[in-house]
Amino acid sequence: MPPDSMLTTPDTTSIGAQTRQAFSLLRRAARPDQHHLGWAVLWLMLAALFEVMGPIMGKALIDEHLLPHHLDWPRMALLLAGLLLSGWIASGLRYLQLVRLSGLAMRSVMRLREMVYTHVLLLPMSFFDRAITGQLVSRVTNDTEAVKNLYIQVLFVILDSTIVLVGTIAAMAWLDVRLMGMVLALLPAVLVIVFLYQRWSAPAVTRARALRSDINGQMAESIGGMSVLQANNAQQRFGARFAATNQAHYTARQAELRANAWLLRPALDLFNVILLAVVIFVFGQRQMTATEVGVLYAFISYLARVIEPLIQITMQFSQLQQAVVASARVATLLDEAEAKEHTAAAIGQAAAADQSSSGPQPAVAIRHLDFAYNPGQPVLHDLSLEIPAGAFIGIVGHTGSGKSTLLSLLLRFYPAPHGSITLHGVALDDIDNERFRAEVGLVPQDPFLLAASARDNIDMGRGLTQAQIETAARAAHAHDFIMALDRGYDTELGEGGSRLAVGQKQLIAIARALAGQPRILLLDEATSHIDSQTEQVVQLALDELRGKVTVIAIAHRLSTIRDADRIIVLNHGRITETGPHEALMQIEGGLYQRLYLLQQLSTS
Ligand SMILES: Nc1ncnc2c1ncn2[C@@H]1O[C@H](COP(=O)(O)OP(=O)(O)OP(=O)(O)O)[C@@H](O)[C@H]1O
Repeated sequence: MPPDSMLTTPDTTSIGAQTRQAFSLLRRAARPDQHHLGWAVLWLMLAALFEVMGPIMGKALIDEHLLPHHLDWPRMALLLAGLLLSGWIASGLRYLQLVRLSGLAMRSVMRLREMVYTHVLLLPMSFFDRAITGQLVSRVTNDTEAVKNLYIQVLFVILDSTIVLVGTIAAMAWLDVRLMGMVLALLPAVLVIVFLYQRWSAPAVTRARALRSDINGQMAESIGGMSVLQANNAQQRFGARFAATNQAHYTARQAELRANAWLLRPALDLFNVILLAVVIFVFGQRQMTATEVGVLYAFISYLARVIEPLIQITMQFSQLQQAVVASARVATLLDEAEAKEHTAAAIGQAAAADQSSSGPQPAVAIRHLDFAYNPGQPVLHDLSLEIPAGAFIGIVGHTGSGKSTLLSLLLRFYPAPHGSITLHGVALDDIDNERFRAEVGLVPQDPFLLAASARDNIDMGRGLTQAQIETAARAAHAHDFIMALDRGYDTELGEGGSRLAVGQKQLIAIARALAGQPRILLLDEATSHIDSQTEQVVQLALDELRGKVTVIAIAHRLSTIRDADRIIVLNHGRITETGPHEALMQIEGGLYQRLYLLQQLSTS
């Protein structure tokens, strides 16, 4: 499966299935606003009625008053006012419905974005291994925006144009069925013209769209890598590359406009003239009576009202297609199975198990654990391990030996199909989400700070008190440097914590983990990117947790875990050595001894 196939609607999905998927999603998103749709149809029908009433009043004015010189002024004034006002009223009503449907579209997109975002938050980690961030963000922003177009442009324009078209054809039929039949027979030419236009302009439209996303991509890339870009003095080269893409985009847009100016409009105008000529010719063939003049006037007025909606409807089809594909992609993402739910019912079981368990339970017990990301490529083999509560455990091993994988399994990021993991005697799967997150804290290698204040970064939306936040910050030895910032805990840390040094970010991440008062603290190479002085601060913080919190620390820097109660050495997914530092150093030629001596050598 290609990496992005989770996110794109598979090609095998037929357009019919995609359309069904898209419209069922639209219905779901618009459900609370459904009544607006009904009202919009009613009001648009009324607007269409006003629209077709105008020429009928014009006809009455000509046929009943002007030609027979029957100058009934009050009635003539009424008809004239009706003729002028009907168009305005129709436009006014139509505008109000556009506002109504735009509101519906905005609210639906808002709901859809919320649905997609909250759904993405609940997806299992295995999904993100395959997902491409840019595409995922695009689902939440661009694709939902395309859905908005579906509502506003497609729904409104198609609805409005169809109602006007049907109303006008009905009025024409009422005036002269035969002539209406002739106009109707000629109308498919509009479809042919619009179809040809779309074929002609399609390459330019596609090119312009691709170049627009190139422009966005280049901007994002340059801003993201600004330090590398400036350090390499690449501003000019990047500027030139951007200018070229921008120029290509302009050219593509020009080509699109040329297709419109040279083909669509002239062809439609010509067709309009032909239609007009046909109508006048047919009338010319007849013995023109006074009443025919009014009908002729009404017919000529109606022609524009038939052609324009038809153009509008046809022009929406490519939009419709794009929007359907975008909506189907959103629907596919929403169909992704969420991570296994750990329900409240499980709390009962967990609590019961906790209480029924006799004697002190190990903080972590792993039995015969096997794991593979991809079938046939095992990463962990028959791992068994018991970690007593309050212990400080270090995990070391070569890169790719499975250390982070083991932490991911302890964090429930992936289900382990073989073997078992229990925390304080309760199977991992039986622990309710909230309790699990309170029980286990993580300090990742990359601290991941939000563009928010120091307080918010420690709190992470948990609603902790200032006292709790400060206690955690003190425990992580972060309090002093936070207080030294210009606004203390309220200091905004900038995007990704850009205002802090790497070591300080790591201390905030430790404070964040400790603020949840976890019974088990996992550290995934939390000291690899920090200086020795900050490492000592981290070590001090870990020492102070000894006996109170079970600490499991992966460390490339062996000095971090030198004082651990027990060090576990992983090699190709197997535990090959285990024991305290001194004991492992006694194993002649052992992996730990070699790793340690190698590091001593490189730091001396
Ligand atoms: N999400 C993933 N999907 C597929 N394979 C993965 C994934 N994450 C890790 N692996 C593979 O699993 C093996 C163990 O990786 P893991 O990250 O657990 O090793 P590690 O010991 O933590 O390495 P490092 O010290 O470099 O972080 C590696 O072969 C790696 O390529």
